[in-house]
Parts: sequence; C-alpha cells; structure tokens
Amino acid sequence: MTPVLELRGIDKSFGPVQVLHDVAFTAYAGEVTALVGDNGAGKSTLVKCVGGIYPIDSGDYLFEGKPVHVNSPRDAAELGIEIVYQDLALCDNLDIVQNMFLGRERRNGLVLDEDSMEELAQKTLASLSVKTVKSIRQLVSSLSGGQRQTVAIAKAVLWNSKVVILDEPTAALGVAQTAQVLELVRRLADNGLAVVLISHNMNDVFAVADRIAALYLGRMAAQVKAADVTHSQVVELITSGRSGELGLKNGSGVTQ
Ligand SMILES: Nc1ncnc2c1ncn2[C@@H]1O[C@H](COP(=O)(O)OP(=O)(O)OP(=O)(O)O)[C@@H](O)[C@H]1O
Repeated sequence: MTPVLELRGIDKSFGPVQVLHDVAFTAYAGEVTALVGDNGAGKSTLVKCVGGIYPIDSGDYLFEGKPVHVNSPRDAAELGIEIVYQDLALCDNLDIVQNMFLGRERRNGLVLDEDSMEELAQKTLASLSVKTVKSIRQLVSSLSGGQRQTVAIAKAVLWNSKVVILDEPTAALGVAQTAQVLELVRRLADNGLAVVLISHNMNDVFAVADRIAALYLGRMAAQVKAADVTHSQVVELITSGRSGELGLKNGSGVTQ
C-alpha cells in the first residue's frame, strides 16, 4: 500500500539549532496515525514542514508516491493537505457556514452564493454524522469547545482533502466532548482520509490510532502499528527514544 504522505530523511534547522534529524514519517489513507513525543520533540516543526510553513533543509517529500515540493501552505492545500491547529483559527463573530468558507467563499457573479455554501456545509457535516450542531447559521461564539473543534475539522475536510492533521484536538475538552471528537477522528479515517493526530494523551492515541509515530529529540524513534505495542512501550519511546522490548534503537526503528 502506497502511503498518501511519506517523508524520508527530513532535516530541519533553525539557525544553528537542528530540530529534525533524518526523520521518516508515513500516513496511509483510511488510517489514523498518531504523532507523539514529549514537549519540544519536534512534532509542530514536522507538521509545519508538511504544511509548507517551514521549508525542509533536506530529505524527500512524497505525496501518493510521487516526489513533490511543498513551499507554501497553498502548495499543501492544493495537494489536499489540511492542518487544524490548536487555536482552530475560527472567527467568533461569524456563523458556521461563513467560517467554513472563510477566504474561499463561493460566488455567483459578484454576490456570495449563500445557498450553495449552506448546502455544502450541511452535506459535509452530515457526511461526518455531526448532529451536535443545531443550526449552521449559529455564530461560532455560541458553540462549545467540542462543537468548535467539529466545525474546524469539517472546514478542513470540505476541500476534498486527502490528509488531515489535527493538533491536539481534545486538549481543551471534557470527557464527553473528547469522546465525540475522537469518534469524528475515527470517522474521517473510515471515510478514506489519512488522518494524523498529534496527541499527548495515550488514552486518545490507543482509542483511535492505527499507527503510532514517536518522535524523540527530533528523531523518529519508531513508527509502529498500535496493535503491536503497549501503552508503556509508547511511553518509553516518548521518554527515552527507545523501547528495549521492541528491540528498536533510537532513529532506526521505523517499522511498517
Ligand atoms: N522557529 C523556531 N526557531 C528556533 N527554534 C525553534 C523554532 N520552532 C521550534 N523550535 C525548537 O524546536 C524544538 C521542537 O519544537 P516543536 O514545537 O516542534 O516541538 P513539539 O514536539 O511540537 O512540542 P510541544 O508538544 O511542546 O508543542 C524545540 O526545542 C523548539 O524550541
């Protein structure tokens, strides 16, 4: 199976500080790949390289098996890569439809095509089985944290995306809302997307992930199937970059 997204040998430095060292990473359609690692391990930097915010210094970036150059967020979006950041980038004073189409509004001549935007927003939410939102004309300021996360995710999948990267989507949520968002994350993958989930929460990771990629001090300690590892092995990978029981050495443990 060809990964939708594949990175090989990625290096990234900021001035004299090398943050990513020879990183390999893959994400497959129909799967949730959790990207884990301690604070400062390089998760955000890796995701920003994928999203075209930071240029990579060296390494290969492949999309659907073909080498590509992603030099801007626009390049990433054109490939079908969407990133949902923790701040969600939603506008409180706009409603759900306006937020979902912000900056990419549909027009009919000179006027906004409200009907078609409403219809597509509704269709997208329905395809994700989102039932928690009462009206798509509700202001985002009136939504709960979980509902906002849902809108941000729906916005990301509106554009026929192939890869959706979610940065700690449950970090600010309570138990019930976390469960709803995790269900949505699973559904995205079940709908055929390659989902990358950045998370510090092992319960979330094991609840939804098919694969787990663990970064340690800017190196990919291991990329393994979730079914092949235990909770404590993943914690060991995060905290020490290796897991004796897995027989993986730091930086050399990419398994498929
Ligand atoms: N623009 C930058 N300039 C210099 N150093 C940076 C820059 N961005 C990140 N770093 C450094 O790179 C390292 C990795 O940071 P990064 O934010 O990617 O980690 P992370 O795994 O996302 O951490 P967290 O879980 O805390 O968000 C850190 O040591 C950080 O200080």
